[in-house]
Amino acid sequence: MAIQKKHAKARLDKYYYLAKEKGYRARAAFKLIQLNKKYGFLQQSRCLIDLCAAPGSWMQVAAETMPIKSLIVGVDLAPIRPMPKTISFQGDITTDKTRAIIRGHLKTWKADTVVHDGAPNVGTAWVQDAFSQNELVLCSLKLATEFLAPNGTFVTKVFRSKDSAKLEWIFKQLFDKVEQTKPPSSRNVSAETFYVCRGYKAPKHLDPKFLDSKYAFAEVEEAAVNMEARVFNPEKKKRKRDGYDEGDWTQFHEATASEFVEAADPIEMLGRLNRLHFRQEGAGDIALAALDKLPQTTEEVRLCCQDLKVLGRKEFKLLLRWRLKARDIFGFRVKKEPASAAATVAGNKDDVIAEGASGEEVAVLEPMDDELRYQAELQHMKESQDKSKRKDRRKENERKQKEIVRMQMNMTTPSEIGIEATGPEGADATFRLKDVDKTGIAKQLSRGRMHTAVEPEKKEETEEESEDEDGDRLETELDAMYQEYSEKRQDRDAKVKAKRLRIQAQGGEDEDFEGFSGDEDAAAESSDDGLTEDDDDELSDEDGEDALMTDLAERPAPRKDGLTTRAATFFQQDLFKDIGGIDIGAESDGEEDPKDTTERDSGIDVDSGSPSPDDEESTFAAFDDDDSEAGDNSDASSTGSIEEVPTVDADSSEWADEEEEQDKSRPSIDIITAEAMTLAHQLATGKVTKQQLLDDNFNKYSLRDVDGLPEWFLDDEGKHSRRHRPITAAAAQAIKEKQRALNARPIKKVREAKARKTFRAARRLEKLKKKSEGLAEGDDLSEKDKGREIGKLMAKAKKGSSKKKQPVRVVVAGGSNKGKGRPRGVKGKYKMVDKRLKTDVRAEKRLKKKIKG
Ligand SMILES: C[S@@+](CC[C@H](N)C(=O)[O-])C[C@H]1O[C@@H](n2cnc3c(N)ncnc32)[C@H](O)[C@@H]1O
Repeated sequence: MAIQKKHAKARLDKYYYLAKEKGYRARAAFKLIQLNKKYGFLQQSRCLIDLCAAPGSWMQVAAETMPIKSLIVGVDLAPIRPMPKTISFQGDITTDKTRAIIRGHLKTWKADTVVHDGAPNVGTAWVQDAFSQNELVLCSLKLATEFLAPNGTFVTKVFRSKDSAKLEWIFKQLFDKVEQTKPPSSRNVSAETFYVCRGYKAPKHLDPKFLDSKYAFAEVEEAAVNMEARVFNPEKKKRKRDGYDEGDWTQFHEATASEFVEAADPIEMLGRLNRLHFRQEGAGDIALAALDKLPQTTEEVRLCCQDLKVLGRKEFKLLLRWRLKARDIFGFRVKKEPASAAATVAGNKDDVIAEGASGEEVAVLEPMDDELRYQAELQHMKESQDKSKRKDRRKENERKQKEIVRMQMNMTTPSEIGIEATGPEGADATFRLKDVDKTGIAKQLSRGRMHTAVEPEKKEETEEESEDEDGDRLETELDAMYQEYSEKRQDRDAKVKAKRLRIQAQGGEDEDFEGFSGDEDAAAESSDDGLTEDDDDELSDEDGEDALMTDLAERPAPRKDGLTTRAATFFQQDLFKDIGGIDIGAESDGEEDPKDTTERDSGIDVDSGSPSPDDEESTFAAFDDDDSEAGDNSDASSTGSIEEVPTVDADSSEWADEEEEQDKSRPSIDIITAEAMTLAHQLATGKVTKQQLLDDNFNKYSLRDVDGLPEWFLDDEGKHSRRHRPITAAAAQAIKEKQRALNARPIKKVREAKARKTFRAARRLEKLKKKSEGLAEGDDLSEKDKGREIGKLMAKAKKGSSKKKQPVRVVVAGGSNKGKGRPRGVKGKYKMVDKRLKTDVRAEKRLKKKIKG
C-alpha cells in the first residue's frame, strides 16, 4: 500500500525502529509478541497456521517462541520470503485451493493455533470496505474451524465497526473464552482490535450459514444519528456501542469553512465534522478566501473551527452566529428569489444558486423557518445553560450546608470552611436578625462585637463598604460557628473543662477572662479607632431585639482623659503611682471594676498590688495549665495570658482563707508536659524566682494587638504566638517516666483487679456467714464452743484472704527428672529449666545484688 509521504513519518514509531533492530520483517511482530505475552498460547502450540502472513513477521515470532520442530504454515496473497523452520506459500485464504494446500502441509496434524492478521489492502487504499475485512475474518474463522484441534486458539484482527459485535457473538459460540484486546504496539489511531479466542469447542456439525457473511452480517435498520443532540448537548456524549461507522477508519473528518457557510444543514456538519478549515486546495476557492478575510472571522472563530469535538454549546452558538453573518454578507439571504428559481427549489431546504431570468446568478433566500428554528434553538441552548447554572448554584449551597453541619459535629474546623464571599447564610443575611439568631450570632451581637466604621464623609466608597460589610458578616458568622465549636470541644475536653471549673471557682470570672467584654471593647475601640457599635435602632424597631439594645446602651461613655481603657488600666499600676502627670485613678476607680480591666486581647492581667507569697502557686498553675493546653495542641491564645494574681489585701488571714477555699474547689491539675515540668524543677530548685517568671511574661507576645481579630483566628494563632520555654532533659525524662508508669497501670486494669478482689471478699464473707449461721442454729455444741468455732472460721477466712501466692519452683531438667513428668518431691507450681539456664539466672541475680550492695 502506498503510504502518503506526509503520514509516513508519523508511522515510524519506536516499534518500527525496534523491529528494524531486531530483524523483524514488520513492526506487526510486536503485536503478536504482546498478545502472546498476555495469553501465552505460542509456547503451548506445536502447529500454527498464519493466515495473511506476508511479509512474515508473525511467522518469525512464532518460529522464535514455539517449541523446536513445531510446524508453522503461512499463507498470503503476497509472496513471503522463505524463512527457516517455516512453510509459506502464496494463496488467497478465501479459496478452496488454499484450504487444500494447507491440508496438504498439515497432513494428519491439527493446528493448535490459527492466527489471522489480514487486511484487504493489497494494492488499494488502506481504507477499505469493512464488510470485506469482516468477510476475511469470517473466512479465516472458517479455516480455523477446519484445522483447529479441540481446545485450540484462534487469534484474529478485527476492525471495529457495527459488525464487530456480530463477529464477537460468533466467536463466543465456537470458543470457551473470547477476549478482545488491543496490544500497545497497535496504533491508537487505528480502529483495529484483536480477538483472542481460546478453548475451541470443535463442534461436530456446523451450519454453513453460521459462517456465511450474507447471514452473519444481516443488515438491521440503523437509526439516524441525532446530530442536533451532538451540537446542542455536546457535554452529553452518547457511547457508540456498535463501533465505528462503516468505512470510517480514520475517524477524522473535515470540511472547508465555506462549505459550512453554504451548507443547508450546518448543525449536521457541526455534529459530524472534526474540523472546519480555511486551507486553499487545488485550484483555490474564492468563497473560502473571502471568508478567510472577513473581519467577522475572528481569531476565536478560527480557534473554534480547529477542533469541533471539544466545543461546548457556547462555541457552537458562536459558529452558528458567524455563519449567519457570513451568509448575510455573501447575500445568501438578501436577494429575492425569482419566481422561476423558486419553482426549481421548491420544497428543497438547500440554498441553491439558481439562474435567474436575466441569466445572472442569484441566491435563493433561505426559508425563514430555518432562521426561526435557529433562534429557537439558541434560546433553548440559553435556557438549558441557565438551568445548569442554577443546578450548580444549588449544589454549591448544599455543599456549604453540609460543611456547616460537619463543623457543628466537630468533624471540621471553621478554618477549613474557607473564607467564602457570601457566607453560608446567603448574600442577604447580613442584617437578618432571625437568621443571625439561628446561627447563634445574636450572642456575639449582644456582647457588642459587631462593628462598623462610621465615616459618613467616605460614602462614595460604597463598593469598599459593601465588601467590608460582607467581611464583617462573614467574620461574625465564623465567630458564631467557632464559638459553637469551642463549646462542644470544651464539653469534650477534660482539661479545658478542668480549667473552666477552676476559673469558675475563682469567682466566676469567666466572662472577664473570656475577654472581648462588650463594654471594654466598645469603649476602647470607640476611642482607639473611631469605630462604634452598629446603629441598632433600626434593628430593634423592626425585630425587637431588646437584648441587643440594652447591651449596647449600657456601654460606658468615652473617658474624659482621652485614654483608652487599656492605657488607663496600664497606668493604674503601682509603678506609675509616684510619677507626675498621670492621674487616672479617680475616674477608673469610680467607673470600672478592676477585674473588668483584665483584657484578653492584651494578654496581660493587671496586678495593682505587689505579689503575695501565694502568688507563686497561682502563677505556676497558670503556666501549668498553659503548658498542658499547648501540649494538647489546643489553643494557647485564650490561655496565653497569665492568670490574674489577686491583689494583696491588708488582712492576710482573710486572703489565706480565700486561698484555702480556692484550693478546695480547684481541681488538681497534673503536670503533664515537659515544659511545665522544667518550670516546676526550676522553681523548686530556686533557679528561677517567681518575679523572674512574672517579668518573663512581659514579652513581645503579651502585648499583641488583637483588637478586632476573630476568636477562631486568635485561638489558632495562639499556638504559635507564645514564648516557647526551653525544656531540660531531666524534665523530659520525668514526664516520660510518669507516662510510662501510667501506661504500666492502666486505670481500667487497676479497677478490674480491685473489682475482682472485692468480689472474692464478698464471696468469702457469704460463705462464712452461711457456715456460722449453720453453727449457731445447731444444737450439738455449747454456746461457748459455737463462739470458738465461729472465731476459728473467721481466722481462717482472714488467713485465706492474705494467702500468699506459692512461688514457682525451678527444677533442673536432667538426671532423675529427665522426661518423667512432675519431679519427685515437688508440690505446687514448678518450672523445668536446663542446668545452664539455672546457673546463668543465679549468676545474674548475684551480680545484680553485688552491684546494688
Ligand atoms: C497487515 S498484513 C499482515 C502482516 C503480517 N501479519 C506480518 O506479521 O507480517 C495484511 C496482509 O493480509 C493479506 N491479505 C489480504 N487479503 C488476503 C486474502 N484474501 N488472502 C490472503 N492474504 C490476504 C495482505 O496481502 C497483507 O499482506
